[in-house]
Amino acid sequence: MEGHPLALHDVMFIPALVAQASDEQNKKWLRRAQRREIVGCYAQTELGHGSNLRKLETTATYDVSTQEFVLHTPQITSLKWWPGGLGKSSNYAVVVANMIVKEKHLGPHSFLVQLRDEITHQSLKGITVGDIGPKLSFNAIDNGFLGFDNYRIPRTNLLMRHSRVEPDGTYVKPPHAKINYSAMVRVRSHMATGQGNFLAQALTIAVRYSTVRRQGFIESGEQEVKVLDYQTQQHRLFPSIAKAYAFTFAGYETIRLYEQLLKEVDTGNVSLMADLHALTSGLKSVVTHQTAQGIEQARMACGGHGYSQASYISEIFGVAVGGCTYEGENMVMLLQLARYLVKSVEQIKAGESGKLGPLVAYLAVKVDGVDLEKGVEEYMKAFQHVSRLQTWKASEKFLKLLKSGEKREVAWNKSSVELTRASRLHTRLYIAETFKRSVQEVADPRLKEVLTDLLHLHVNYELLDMATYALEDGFLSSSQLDYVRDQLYFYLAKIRPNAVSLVDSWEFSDMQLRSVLGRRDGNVYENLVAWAKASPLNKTDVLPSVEKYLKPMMNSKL
Ligand SMILES: CCCCC/C=C/C(=O)SCCNC(=O)CCNC(=O)[C@H](O)C(C)(C)COP(=O)(O)OP(=O)(O)OC[C@H]1O[C@@H](n2cnc3c(N)ncnc32)[C@H](O)[C@@H]1OP(=O)(O)O
Ligand SMILES: Cc1cc2nc3c(=O)[nH]c(=O)nc-3n(C[C@H](O)[C@H](O)[C@H](O)COP(=O)(O)OP(=O)(O)OC[C@H]3O[C@@H](n4cnc5c(N)ncnc54)[C@H](O)[C@@H]3O)c2cc1C
Repeated sequence: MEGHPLALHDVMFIPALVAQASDEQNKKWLRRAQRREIVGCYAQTELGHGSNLRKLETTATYDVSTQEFVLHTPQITSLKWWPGGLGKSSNYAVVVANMIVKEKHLGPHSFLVQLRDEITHQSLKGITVGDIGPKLSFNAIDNGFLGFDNYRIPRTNLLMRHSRVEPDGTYVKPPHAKINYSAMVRVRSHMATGQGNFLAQALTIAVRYSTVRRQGFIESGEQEVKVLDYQTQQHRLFPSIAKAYAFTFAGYETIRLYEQLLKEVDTGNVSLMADLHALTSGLKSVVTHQTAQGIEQARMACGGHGYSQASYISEIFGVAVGGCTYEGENMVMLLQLARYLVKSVEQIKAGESGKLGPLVAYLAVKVDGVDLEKGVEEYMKAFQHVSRLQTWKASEKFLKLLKSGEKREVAWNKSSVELTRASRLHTRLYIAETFKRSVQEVADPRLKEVLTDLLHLHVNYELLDMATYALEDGFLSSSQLDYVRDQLYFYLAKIRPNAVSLVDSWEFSDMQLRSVLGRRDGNVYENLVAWAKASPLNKTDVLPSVEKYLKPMMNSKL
């Protein structure tokens, strides 16, 4: 769980080669990387810049006389900073640098760069590399720093699947300006399943423990209850179980779309890029945020023992919450989706609704009301309504500011909180819709029934959470919200008998969970005592600090 020093080799280095290196280049590099003869990472973020890639300071200047690129980090803020596996493990990196050819700045491009000797593993001349120090979590990964002092690499180390620099310095442009960002889009496409998995681990621990832990009474005179029988406990945990499933289903879809994108890009069709970028930007933001919230609730649901490292939930939290920052800080990514939403509104206003992609077509269709008692489809219409309402509101605010003479960037900044709200609602609609579609496709009737209960719980929980938007324009009445609340409580109780099976179905082994509270056999108390006894502080009865500090203090006559 603390991460693996070679994680980025598989998660970003190899995928960056697959997506961005030419077939010819990959004949040289890919097999070696796959066999782990060379170990790589993805070095993009710098000390001074991570979000704003256009301002990266590392330069790769083409020297036509030697047909080499000269990599250079001109000042302290240009040092690469954060890349996982860079500090100590990797001997190669895909380095993102601003490419300069014939004095023209051509923006961020990716280069394969050797950092360390393949035999001695010592860093090469012109390279400064090391580890950035302990972090909140992920401490088994050597996130690193990297500097270049006019370090030369061959021209052919520019990844040339989509753009090229010819020996004479002629630049051949890629078919899409942002195609070099594909390694990030890939990771974002995979994040919903990865985060769903973190959430699932925390919930497995909390739900299992909640059936072992007995405390207090629901009805007086009976045996103390399992804490999972409290409605508040169910409310804390079950909606997150639904989310863990929902994120996984949404993630399967984005992974499929990324694979499709890769194939299409190879045939020169880049039309899916904008859609997938917008979708994955929103999804990674919403999913990581809700996962962090869900894990923290799972920890609190374990009471005092949740705070002990024996629960292991704090470690899961530390790793998962990194996702709110890496692969694009969440606010920054929500604003990327917002650009797409605003453009869609502008298209509708220009009478071009027919050109809208399938995920935003609903923005053009007004619905007057819904009959929630008819089922999940009506909930979807309600989600569409709140997302449409907020998207239009935020867009109109931005467009009005523009019309009043504000500069585009200033108008954008002044509308940005509203815009991020629109992005979240749009993404939550997408998650609910993929959840619904995925459950509809389940063939086994018994499985389908349980998942349908989870889906109902999810849509009621989500709609209640968005209630202010729906009440704002009178789309939902307060009696409709009462219905939603009743449904929510009904499904909490209905799911209770299946709760343990729902988490057990993820099939995490005790070794994976590493949690005393979440043990499959439920022997929590004996093992908590054994775990505490194994604490380093208990190796001796009397600590050396007694002689050194406590006794002088206790014997002092002051
Ligand atoms: C096991 C643990 C693993 C952890 C691994 C972690 C790895 C990392 O963290 S790697 C580093 C990740 N870094 C980031 O994610 C940086 C975030 N920043 C960006 O991605 C970009 O800077 C940006 C997208 C926020 C902005 O890029 P910029 O070039 O400045 O583009 P504009 O804002 O001007 O937008 C222009 C235009 O391009 C569209 N666009 C941007 N990115 C993409 C893309 N990937 N695909 C398709 N289109 C893209 C953007 O939407 C704009 O479109 P229009 O609105 O139509 O103009
Ligand atoms: C665990 C971990 C692993 C990582 N692994 C890698 C890796 O392998 N390779 C790699 O290259 N990088 C890696 N990174 C770096 C990571 O991708 C960046 O930290 C991330 O993209 C955020 O960029 P930043 O640090 O510049 O944040 P900043 O942009 O400085 O964010 C600071 C604040 O400014 C706000 N902000 C910034 N720009 C805007 C804007 N335009 N509009 C509104 N608000 C804005 C943000 O929302 C945030 O609140 C990793 C980071 C972490 C934490």
